[in-house]
Amino acid sequence: MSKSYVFPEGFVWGAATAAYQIEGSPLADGAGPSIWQRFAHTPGRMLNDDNGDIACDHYNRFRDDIAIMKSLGLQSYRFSISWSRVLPEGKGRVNQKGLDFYERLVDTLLENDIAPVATLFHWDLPAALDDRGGWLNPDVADWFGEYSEVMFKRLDGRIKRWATLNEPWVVTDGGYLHGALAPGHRNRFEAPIASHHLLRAHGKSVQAYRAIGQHDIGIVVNIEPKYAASDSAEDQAARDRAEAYMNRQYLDPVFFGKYPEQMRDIFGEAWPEWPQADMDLISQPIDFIGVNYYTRNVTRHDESSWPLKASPVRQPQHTYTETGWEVYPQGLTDTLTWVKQRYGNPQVFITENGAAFFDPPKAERGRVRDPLRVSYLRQHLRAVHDAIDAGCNIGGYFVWSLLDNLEWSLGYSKRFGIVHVDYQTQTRTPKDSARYYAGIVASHGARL
Ligand SMILES: OC[C@@H]1[C@@H](O)[C@H](O)[C@@H](O)c2nc(CNc3ccccc3)cn21
Repeated sequence: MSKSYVFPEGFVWGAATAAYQIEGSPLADGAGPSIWQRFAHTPGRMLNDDNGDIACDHYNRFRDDIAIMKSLGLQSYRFSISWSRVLPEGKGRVNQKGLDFYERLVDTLLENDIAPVATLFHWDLPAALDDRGGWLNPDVADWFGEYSEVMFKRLDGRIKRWATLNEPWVVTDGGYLHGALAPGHRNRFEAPIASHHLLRAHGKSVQAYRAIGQHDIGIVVNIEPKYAASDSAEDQAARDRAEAYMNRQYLDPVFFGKYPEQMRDIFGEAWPEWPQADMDLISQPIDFIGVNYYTRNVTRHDESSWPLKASPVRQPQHTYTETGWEVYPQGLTDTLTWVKQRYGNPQVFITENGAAFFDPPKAERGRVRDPLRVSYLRQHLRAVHDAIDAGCNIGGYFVWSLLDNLEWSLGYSKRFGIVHVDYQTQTRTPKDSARYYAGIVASHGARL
């Protein structure tokens, strides 16, 4: 007898995007530049010299995109707010036209019975704040608290679920340690400072919300479960370091008020000691966590790897995506049960899950066949259901992404959308995976 995959009553089905990846018009209506607008216009930083000047033109086409969400039966939509649209200098003067855009977006979602879920920071720090040190300046926590307060006062109530940060690990590892992402630094001493200030900023935002907000606030983290490549002590230790570095570096401070003990092994003299008051600010209670899951990592000790001394081992028996990520749905179940066991079964939303497989630049007779993505979604949604059967407190699922969009420094070369975007004409075409996902939503999982 095969199992039923009907999801619990109230489980929310959605899709996710991020401002710089879809909106375009980054400087319209008084908006200030972000570090991603600046990074994307820095020669050599972006594949094919792509940038977010147009992207999916969502800034102008959001009503059409909401109509597509409605046609798919989505109940919720996770998007991010461009900080520098609202505060062009990152602090101080509010740009009402920037706020007005997000108010129009939210009100149109609500008119279509789609619940908005807003991420306050999805990597696009105002350039004016980066000029003042950005995530390296301890004042950034107060700047983020000020921005958060502006948004809460204007939209809380219509937005009932807020996420402070999207993936602080990627911001730090990509933007300050390895330099592949904005602001493109490569500095072992900066990375832990940026991480800590990101978490303090999260804390200031939660503090502001508790004073004026009436609903839920949380944080979104990327989790990639780590599996030792062998039973050797050095591979096990490498796995432990990798898990501490990516998966615990942010959740342990938020839930326990302390960093993993491996952090000093990893960063050595570059790992500072922080005051308890900071850890108290970081670890105030939140209402949910967002987990972004894409793949797992089979980890071996690698003396040459910096600074982790750990490297992935490829798994040729499994499919890999266009971004080089192993398709491993069991890793999502393992991730969700790990969060349950380690952090006391908090409410979790899968705030991103999806894959880039090759899709053509143009639809063929109004159709885009993406069987690998259909299979990916089926396998991972079943994995979510298995975690719910194991007692995990999962509130909903947001597929990444609603639309093909700007994949950061990889430009438009990678397509994650369940809806195809023809970047020459801005024509949207729901892929086969969108129709599949719509059927899952309509049947609440029964058709899985
Ligand atoms: O790469 C796909 C998406 C990206 O478009 C989203 O903006 C971002 O939130 C996102 N996070 C991950 C997973 N984390 C990650 C791990 C290593 C490198 C880059 C991202 C994937 N994605």
